[in-house]
Amino acid sequence: MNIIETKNYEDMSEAAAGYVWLRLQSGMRVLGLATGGTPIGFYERLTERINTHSHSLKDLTTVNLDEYIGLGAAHPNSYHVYMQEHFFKHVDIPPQQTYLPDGKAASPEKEADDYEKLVTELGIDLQLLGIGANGHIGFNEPGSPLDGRSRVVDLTEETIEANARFFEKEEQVPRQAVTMGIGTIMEAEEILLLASGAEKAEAVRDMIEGPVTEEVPATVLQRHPNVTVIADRDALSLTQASRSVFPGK
Ligand SMILES: O=P(O)(O)OC[C@H]1O[C@](O)(CO)[C@@H](O)[C@@H]1O
Repeated sequence: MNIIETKNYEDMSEAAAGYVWLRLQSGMRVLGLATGGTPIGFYERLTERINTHSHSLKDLTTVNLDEYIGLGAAHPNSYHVYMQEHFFKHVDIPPQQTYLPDGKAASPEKEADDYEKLVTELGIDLQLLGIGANGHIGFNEPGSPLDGRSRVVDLTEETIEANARFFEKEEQVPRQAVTMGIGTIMEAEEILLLASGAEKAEAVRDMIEGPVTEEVPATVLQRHPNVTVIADRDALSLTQASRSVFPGK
């Protein structure tokens, strides 16, 4: 694993934007995207670069990791709306080339199977990931099969509580999601994982240095040949492994 430490969240966002910007300039075809609090600064910085350079993304295809079951594409807490607000509305990717699972599909199981086929057919060049405090990636909670495919999953209480900050009330947080599986994620050519804050320090340490186990899904990334972790000092505070340091501003 290639580990890059940054001073803080702002530098993490800047370093990650620079990283993806290089890939976009060299004509990356399929970009896998993530949601959550962590990548918001990254999307902002990346958008700035794209627009400063008037760089067209009309040939780019994006696939998101997951979507809540029960939230339609127009629901303010859906990942569809998150992606519109933080990225898609600021760039020129044709909407028909931006994919997320449909949280309102009549059969979520069929939706997950169809999404799996889509992702496998497209093939992801670079997959962006965040990490849950319990080590989840996408919505693959502890106990998820390390070779699992896209499917319907139940969220843990911990994740429901963590994501309640985006909703008015915790009861409004959906209890299920469609997520790419860990096996699906592992087929991406390259993975870029972002982490910020002391609450992620144990998960980040386990991901980098712990034994590979379903109990901490992100540990499977040790088996991927091309993973870069960009994390701030707080998130790396319990990790011993050598890393390079992002100079920042
Ligand atoms: O970036 P956050 O908000 O801490 O979330 C971490 C992870 O949890 C999720 O939001 C799912 O709960 C992922 O999408 C994200 O990568």
